[in-house]
Amino acid sequence: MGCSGRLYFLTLVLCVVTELAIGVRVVPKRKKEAISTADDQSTSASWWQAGTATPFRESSSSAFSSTHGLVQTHPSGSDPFASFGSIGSTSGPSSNPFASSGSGPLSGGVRNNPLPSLARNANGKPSLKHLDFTSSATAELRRNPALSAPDECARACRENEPPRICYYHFTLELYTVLGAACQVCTPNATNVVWSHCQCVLADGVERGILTANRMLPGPSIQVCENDKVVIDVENHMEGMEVTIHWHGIWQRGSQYYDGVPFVTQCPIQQGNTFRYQWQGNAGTHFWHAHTGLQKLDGLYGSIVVRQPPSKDPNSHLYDYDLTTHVMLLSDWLHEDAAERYPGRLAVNTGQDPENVLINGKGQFRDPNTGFMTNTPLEVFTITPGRRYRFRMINAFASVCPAQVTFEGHNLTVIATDGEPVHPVQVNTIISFSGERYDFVIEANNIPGAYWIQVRGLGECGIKRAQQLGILRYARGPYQPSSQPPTYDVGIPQGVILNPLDAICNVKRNDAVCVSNLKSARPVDKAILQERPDVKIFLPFRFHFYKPKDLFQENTYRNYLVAPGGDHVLSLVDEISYRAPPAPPLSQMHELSPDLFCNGDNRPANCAVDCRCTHMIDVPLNSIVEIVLVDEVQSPNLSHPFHLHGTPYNVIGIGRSPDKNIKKINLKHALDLDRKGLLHRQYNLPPFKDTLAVPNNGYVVLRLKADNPGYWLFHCHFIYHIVIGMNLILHIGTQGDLPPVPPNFPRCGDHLPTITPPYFPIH
Ligand SMILES: NCCC(=O)NCCc1ccc(O)c(O)c1
Repeated sequence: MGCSGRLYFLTLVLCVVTELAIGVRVVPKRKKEAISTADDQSTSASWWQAGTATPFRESSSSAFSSTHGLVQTHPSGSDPFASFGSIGSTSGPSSNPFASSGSGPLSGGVRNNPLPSLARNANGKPSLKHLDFTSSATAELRRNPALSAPDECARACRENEPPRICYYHFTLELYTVLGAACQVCTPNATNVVWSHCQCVLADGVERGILTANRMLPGPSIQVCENDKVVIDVENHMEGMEVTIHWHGIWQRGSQYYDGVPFVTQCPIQQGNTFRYQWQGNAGTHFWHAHTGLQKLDGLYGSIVVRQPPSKDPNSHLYDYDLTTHVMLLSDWLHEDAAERYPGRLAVNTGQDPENVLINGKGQFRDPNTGFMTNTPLEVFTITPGRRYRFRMINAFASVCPAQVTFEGHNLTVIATDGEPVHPVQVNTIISFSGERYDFVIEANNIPGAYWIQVRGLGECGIKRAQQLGILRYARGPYQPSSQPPTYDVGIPQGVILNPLDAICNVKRNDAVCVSNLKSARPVDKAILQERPDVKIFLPFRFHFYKPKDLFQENTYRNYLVAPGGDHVLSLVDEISYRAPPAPPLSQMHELSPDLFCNGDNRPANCAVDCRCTHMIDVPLNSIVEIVLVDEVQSPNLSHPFHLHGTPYNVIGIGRSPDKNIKKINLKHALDLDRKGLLHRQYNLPPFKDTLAVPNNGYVVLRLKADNPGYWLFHCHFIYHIVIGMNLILHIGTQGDLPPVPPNFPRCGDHLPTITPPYFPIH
């Protein structure tokens, strides 16, 4: 008897028994008790709002077992540890102490949010009595018995199990934090792949947002390696087009589903549904809108592609890899991201976020009143003695690095950007937009509750943006006994991964750089040879406009008003990327070659603010070295560069060894390279797909160009993308690419010949 879950009410008990017998722990979720009624909630609908909220000390003690009569997220006696998809590895104790907690909880289901649409009769045909659906979100699942639902795919992965086809339907909408849905229900903290509650709390401050399936973060995609992932993206955002990028997914063979507007596809029009299909490479990844600024307004979610433990070189280091122990960090504004673009001069200047969220949750302290909202914080529950894999995703969109620290617990880093590394123990992790870090936490402290602190660094230091979460031992107290850490007095740092001031080619006992990590999977020998086939130096900087040059009659140049009021344009190798009117991947033959440019091929009329479609061609299977050189030289900014389509190896990260050089530039980096002074190390350089270039420094990256395609390579800061800090790395030729699927949507300019008027008109 398998655990397909098609007839889950019948097979549920058998599934649990089967899974326990093979040593995979499944933790039944207890039935929720004491959920308050809609009436209770409507009377206190504003309890979490700033202004009416209680100050921090009170609110922090009431965040989980509300004193406001609203909701007891974890009512006493029930087990909040319960998660619907507990995924174990081979090692460690053979059964979870909570897995055998009586028969009562099973009535709630191992899958605590069963999709009603999945009910089928014994022939596998949809059962008629459930055919009264109205939701297109589940129609496909009913129609096609080959598809698995999100909660069926979020499972422990086994070597001999056949792959599934995992189906997701994202409905994208304009939506609201603290809308009337919050009078109906409170979001379920334990199910990350599907929510039956449409209330979005965020940090308790009302605003308009964009959502997928009225969730923040959007639905989590959790599958096993070799599964096929199908996502129907239904765009109902009025007046908006969209694409979704699957950050970290290589898209080998599905290049046209990478989700980059006007590179790999035409954006999805309002009212249209676009079906993405890909097979995921293992690791912690995420999805996000790649159009405009939509990501910052809420369009993101996690992707976890798991492997059988035998395939993960670090699986012996953890007992659990839970669906709930994904930790997605995001920055949060209290207004639309577009309010900050191109940017203002007097009120709400710059692009810095008001707040930070952990899995879409958090509280906000109003800087004017000192009052704090009272929304729930994220809680990760662990059992004494066990070791847990956490999967952290930095989904920030702004320029702020994020620093994560767990009170009383070390972090053993085992993977970054989905790729395993030799384990390294640290106390705090600094990460940049687009990066992922997986680490193991051992529940080896006194059972209790401990603070998790996520601080926004860099520009976020001005507003002191931070968020708290809680690491809680099962059956222990809900509240930490210590004072909540503040921005200025945080949890002690100890050993730091990625300190902002590191000189990574100089060893330090209290710091680890990404370039010090060692890949736990083999690196192609060709990557490690002295001379790559192609070597590309890419300096990047801002062009600063004088208003009189920018605002000339009949010109409409794009720009960003940076904090401080400078009007800037991004340049990579002296070019600002502008998207073509149609994607080269599917419509190259219709695009004028004049649109494209690169450092060796600048348009004749190009000025200091040159705009064109920056594209660099490299031969298929060549070994490519890229040296990024920070010519921005703003002490607060380190730009994280993300490459689509393929990971690169981090060969070196450094700053100039020449003390007389105050500011690095292309010329100096070339000079260092000629003298053999660019830092390069060839001992198992780690794989990454997103890496920050230290300010006033450089990075040396290498990749084997074996995935043909048009791959965007760009700074991951959202406001820098829209002012051109991008280019296309074009690998191979059109003939190397798989054919585009039939009826692939098309786009482009419509410029027919102008016809003379008819006269007379009738
Ligand atoms: N002498 C260098 C001063 C400088 O580089 N100023 C730009 C700062 C900046 C630009 C864009 C941003 O998005 C941002 O946050 C900050």
